[in-house]
Amino acid sequence: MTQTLTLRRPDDWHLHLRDGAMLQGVLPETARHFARAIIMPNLVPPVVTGAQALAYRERILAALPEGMAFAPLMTLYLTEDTDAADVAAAHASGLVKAVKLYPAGATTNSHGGVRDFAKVQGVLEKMAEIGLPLCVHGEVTTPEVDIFDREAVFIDTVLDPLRRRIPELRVVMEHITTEEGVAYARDGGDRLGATITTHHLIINRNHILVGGIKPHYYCLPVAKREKHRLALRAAATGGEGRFFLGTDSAPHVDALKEHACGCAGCFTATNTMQLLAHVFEEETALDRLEAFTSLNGPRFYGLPVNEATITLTKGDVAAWPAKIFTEAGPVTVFDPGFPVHWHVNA
Ligand SMILES: NC(=O)N[C@@H](CC(=O)O)C(=O)O
Ligand SMILES: [Zn+2]
Ligand SMILES: [Zn+2]
Repeated sequence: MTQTLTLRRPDDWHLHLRDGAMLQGVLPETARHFARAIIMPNLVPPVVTGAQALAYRERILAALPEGMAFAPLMTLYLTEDTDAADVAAAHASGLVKAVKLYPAGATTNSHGGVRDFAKVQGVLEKMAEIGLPLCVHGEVTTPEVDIFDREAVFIDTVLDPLRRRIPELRVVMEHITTEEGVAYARDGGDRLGATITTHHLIINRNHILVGGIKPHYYCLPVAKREKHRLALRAAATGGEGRFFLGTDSAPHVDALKEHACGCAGCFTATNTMQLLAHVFEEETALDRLEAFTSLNGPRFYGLPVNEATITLTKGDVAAWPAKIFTEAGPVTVFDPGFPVHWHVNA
């Protein structure tokens, strides 16, 4: 018997599209299935001002193939020099839907991020006043802190104090990877949301390291031990409104992934919906997939849900390209390592 599932069209609440040839190559992979996405601002140089976000939005729309509908939801990269008035104007015009906090040095292109939180207090207070969410890459960068502990330590030493200083601020914990992250998000009240990636529902740290190093499974925050993956699965599939999909699909060309100092990021834009259907079916939660991909995110961001739909069908083993060939170079599509039977009829 064929099983079909029709959902409101999903949105991706954390996406890297890059720029130039890479943008051109990867944008259709997202636009094929997703109506909207929160676009990460960690370009080189980063998207810091409203004017830069407007120009980037135009480049994204110009790269969109004819006949595809997709709305980029822009973000600004928070720096210690960010101008609160510029942020407020970019929000008031409807252009910008969130501001992104990268602790300096935490991840790809984050060196311009925040070191001294006192310097961004004014901007954060303005954001709280106007209801503009802060998306947070939640890892400390302290060299002494083990990479597997960096999220939990960030929550205790940075995020919680920040939220106590500015309780009105709306915050999204981006790409949570630990049971501590799940627990903190769960207890955080209505102003706190959390995104969960596709790949963190599928891999744990063994997948990266056992039997040879798998660079295409390396991302930040790095996948943790199995109990954390299980906590993320329970959160994503449990129907709680504060958890929603942010794929963190983060393309890097293969030459930079398969490298002595490989870049962090998994590219999941192509097969996220197929993989999520598989994961939700395993958790006997297919009836909650729509909440995770299409309802909870818009509710948190105060945006309407999509009217268009997407239909998934269960059948033969699904196939997708192993790589996307962009003009910037090939990009490997995330391989879950098991057969998937879900197909998307977009
Ligand atoms: N997630 C990643 O591993 N990489 C992201 C940055 C980020 O989201 O931290 C990237 O831009 O490549
Ligand atoms: Zn990040
Ligand atoms: Zn990211």
